[in-house]
Amino acid sequence: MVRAAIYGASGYTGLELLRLLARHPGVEVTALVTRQDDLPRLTDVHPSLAGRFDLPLENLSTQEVAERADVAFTALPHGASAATVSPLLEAGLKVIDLSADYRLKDPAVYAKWYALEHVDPARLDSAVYGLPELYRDRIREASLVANPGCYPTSAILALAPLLKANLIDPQGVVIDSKSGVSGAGRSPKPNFHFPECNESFSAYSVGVHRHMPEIDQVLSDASGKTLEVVFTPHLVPMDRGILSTCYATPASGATAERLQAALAEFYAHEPFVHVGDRLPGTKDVAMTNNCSIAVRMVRGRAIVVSVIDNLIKGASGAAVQNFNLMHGFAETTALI
Ligand SMILES: NC(=O)C1=CN([C@@H]2O[C@H](COP(=O)(O)OP(=O)(O)OC[C@H]3O[C@@H](n4cnc5c(N)ncnc54)[C@H](OP(=O)(O)O)[C@@H]3O)[C@@H](O)[C@H]2O)C=CC1
Ligand SMILES: CC(=O)N[C@@H](CCC(=O)OP(=O)(O)O)C(=O)O
Repeated sequence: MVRAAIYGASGYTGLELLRLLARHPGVEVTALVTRQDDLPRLTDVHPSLAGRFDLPLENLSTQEVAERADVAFTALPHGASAATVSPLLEAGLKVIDLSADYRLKDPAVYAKWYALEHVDPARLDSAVYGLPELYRDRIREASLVANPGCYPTSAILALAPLLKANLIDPQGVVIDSKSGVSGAGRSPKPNFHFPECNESFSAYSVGVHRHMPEIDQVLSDASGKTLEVVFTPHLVPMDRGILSTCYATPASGATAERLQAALAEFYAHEPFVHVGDRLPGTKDVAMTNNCSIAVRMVRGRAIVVSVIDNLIKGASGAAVQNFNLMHGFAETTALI
């Protein structure tokens, strides 16, 4: 049994992690860590977990966690995560970090987009970006996995195979993404208040969203050329799900069928990524670790549509997939 601690268990991705780990035959959740001293029991915070976990939320020191756990999932806001991850690694735990703190390789890029000096820049090089479809072998060997952002997961899965196969131009890629409100986490914020976002649909953080450099970094790695995407996120009044519509210029002579075939071939042995003719919707993948992708060609532009559940393939499902790889379990354990 691998003993697991969860930081941020009171949040949305924490809840999804617990739901998944409850079904995992090789994991025992031994610590639920909170920074608060007077939180109620877990099932008071997440009533849907009634009967599945009977653990308290505890404000534990690193030392106390290290005595109880072999691996930690850190489902904390960026900034807070790096400060937590570093001592955990020093205490000998493996860590799967759901925040953005270890995704970007360059601390100056992190400082620019997150308006924060990184507290643990020395580890950025060795942290492995946790997208198994691209970095599976490195994840197996990693002690620190940086779980991808939700929007980047949807965009990168749609575009990386086409860039690897030189079927689209790396320059001029546009990614138009829409997310359900759970993407913003559980802490109340004015724009996500029900009367503000219900029955409304809006773009936000245009040109300044933190996921733009993350997508640039991973797609540049896939393409072998430095590229810069234009990424625009939108908030949709639904609980969960992300749909990304990605526009790119196809290579000369590349048809929609050729692009679809390249994606289908790249993901032929992937348990969670499905390529088909049908344009997918977010309900097709809701509550699953799946990503569905379809391609169209319109007036000389390739359009690749991809959908995920932001809380599962975009966060906690990917974290469990990475956990499985790091600990030698079948990759689909607890996920199918
Ligand atoms: N929601 C999503 O779809 C996705 C989220 N992520 C990332 O995963 C991480 C967790 O997200 P999510 O679960 O949505 O967030 P939530 O806001 O729902 O939960 C985060 C938890 O972290 C703890 N926390 C909050 N602020 C601080 C702080 N300043 N210092 C330490 N701990 C804090 C809180 O627990 P407590 O009060 O008990 O300490 C809180 O419940 C974030 O980095 C997020 O960006 C990534 C992909 C998708
Ligand atoms: C709808 C919504 O607000 N979504 C979040 C994305 C959540 C996520 O993946 O955040 P991290 O990269 O910080 O882990 C946002 O746009 O900030």
